[in-house]
Amino acid sequence: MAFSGVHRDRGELRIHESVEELSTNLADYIADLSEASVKERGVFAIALSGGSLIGLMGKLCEAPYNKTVDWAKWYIFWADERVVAKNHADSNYKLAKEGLLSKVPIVPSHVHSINDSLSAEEAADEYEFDIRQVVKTRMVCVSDISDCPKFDLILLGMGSDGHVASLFPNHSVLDVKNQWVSFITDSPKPPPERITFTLPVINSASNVVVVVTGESKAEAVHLAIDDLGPNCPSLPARMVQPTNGKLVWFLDKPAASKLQSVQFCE
Ligand SMILES: O=C(O)[C@H](O)[C@@H](O)[C@H](O)[C@H](O)COP(=O)(O)O
Repeated sequence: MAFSGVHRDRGELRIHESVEELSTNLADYIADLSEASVKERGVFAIALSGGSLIGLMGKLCEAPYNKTVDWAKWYIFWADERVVAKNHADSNYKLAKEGLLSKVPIVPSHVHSINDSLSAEEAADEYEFDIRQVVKTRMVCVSDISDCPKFDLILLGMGSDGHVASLFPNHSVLDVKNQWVSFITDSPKPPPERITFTLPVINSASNVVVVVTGESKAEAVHLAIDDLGPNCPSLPARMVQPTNGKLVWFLDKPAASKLQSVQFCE
């Protein structure tokens, strides 16, 4: 690894020599969290995002993880989803199904995807209702601090504008405090209609991992992590601050190339 350390207030930074190394370390990290959670609670509740993340999780489908991970204990959710049919090329469900879920023995009833026959608003409401039912069964814990679900792991990617999930810069969805799942119909990244976990839900998780690769994200990584004093922008990725959970950034060297707070190990 090129660098590994804990930032004063932006969580742990893991900077990798290559995307290949990142993928292996990400699979190790997720497998370890799964093992710890299954040992402690008997289940592992994980929320996925879309984009390059799923491809970067691909090593989980290979040996040894395909055999050693207790897949039957996994409960799958989405931190955000595009409001399109499940077989549409833009669907995050389709992406995860093809890239991960169909390759490992996940229990189909443990996969909590959105209802793709509804409007964005209805789909968000129904998804929140679904999560509330799961919380009642304790397959997802509830935070003792906020009135929010406490996912064992929320995995996020980040756009070059600093968005995470479908929380985009300067969007009113960033202010939603009293809902678990919200919706937008004007996403700057297509497609326009999406549902998304709100910031309070993301920040209530036990673990949040943000996975970012490539030089085009370097400026956003710098703005999301470095100490910028009063000039600090209100980037969605910077608002990811788990209250009682652990935040880890999985970066490759190009994505980390503008970080001021890091000296690479030679
Ligand atoms: O559905 C989505 O669009 C997302 O969940 C989104 O938040 C994504 O994770 C980032 O845009 C990063 O995507 P890339 O890694 O592909 O750049």
